[in-house]
Amino acid sequence: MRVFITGITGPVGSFLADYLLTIPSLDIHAFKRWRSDPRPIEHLLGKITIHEGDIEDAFAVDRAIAAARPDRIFHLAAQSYPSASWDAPIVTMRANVEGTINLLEAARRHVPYARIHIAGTSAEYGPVRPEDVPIREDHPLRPASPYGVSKVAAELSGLQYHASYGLHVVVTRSFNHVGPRQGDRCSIQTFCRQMALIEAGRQPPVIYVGNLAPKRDFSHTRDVARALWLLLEHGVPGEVYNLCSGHAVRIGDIVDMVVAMGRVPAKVQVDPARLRPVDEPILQGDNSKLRAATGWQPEIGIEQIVAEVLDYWRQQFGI
Ligand SMILES: Nc1nc2c(ncn2[C@@H]2O[C@H](COP(=O)(O)OP(=O)(O)O[C@H]3O[C@H](CO)[C@@H](O)[C@H](O)[C@@H]3O)[C@@H](O)[C@H]2O)c(=O)[nH]1
Repeated sequence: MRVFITGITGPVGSFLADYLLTIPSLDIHAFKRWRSDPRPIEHLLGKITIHEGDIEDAFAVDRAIAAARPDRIFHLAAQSYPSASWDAPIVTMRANVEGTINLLEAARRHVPYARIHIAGTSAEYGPVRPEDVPIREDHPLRPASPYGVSKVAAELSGLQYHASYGLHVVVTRSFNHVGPRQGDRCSIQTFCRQMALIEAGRQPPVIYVGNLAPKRDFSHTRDVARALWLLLEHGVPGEVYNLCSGHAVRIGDIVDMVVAMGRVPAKVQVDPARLRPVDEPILQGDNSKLRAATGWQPEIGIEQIVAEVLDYWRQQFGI
């Protein structure tokens, strides 16, 4: 069976490939943006087939799908930073909406039998009332960021290709997915990177943070990879599934965890540049639909997530 992953260098892509490599007789192909940093996939070279291109380039996507002829497609490529989407709304729309349609069109043309996963996000829900958590899939979508809007359009495009052409499309609304090998734009990443820099003596002993009040639902990327595979095997086409741990943690508590795990003392200071125009106070998902469909359970808790990410950044700085 041939599998195709877009967004292979992104937060989840390389972990999904790692997981799929443990399943016998899968032939793994991946679509890599020609200018993306290859370091997250260095360990995969020679084990998977890489197709270079850009998800916004319909010809490149078409060519890659025609060459790989996959039976399973995991669409993870995106402009995935809510914070960046206010500064780059059009780029966000192009990558996330046009990119998804490029992929769906290529699949429709070359592999209409393929099972396709489309990655949506909890940011599609936007701000919810405390009494609405844990959020279920039937909760109204009121995204508060250009990123959230773009992912609603991507998700609906996938569902429309299912309705119009009968493609086997399954959508996840992915809550926060965290692990090593990611950049430093997301909360846990930047806190851990700064702590590692402080330990290395390369930053004064202050961790700069944004809004500490929100609560988020974090899953480890290894748990996420397993869920994605199970969902494409067992999920119902045309359906949407929350992909989350079911628990929410206050961002301020994460910062405290990082400080407590640090090898040297550090203070915490709010940097106004890190505050967003709008911030969802709580995004905590109900994962019962996913669990019922797949039997999946998250195995890695928040303490281990933070510890692994901190160790990852220590390794980056040689400590
Ligand atoms: N990035 C960042 N966030 C901070 C900081 N300080 C506080 N926060 C708060 O931490 C929360 C989580 O921010 P991120 O970790 O950046 O995640 P996100 O905005 O929820 O986006 C991530 O999760 C989405 C699913 O909820 C994903 O869809 C998206 O791609 C991304 O991975 C937000 O409320 C943010 O304001 C900081 O210094 N940096």
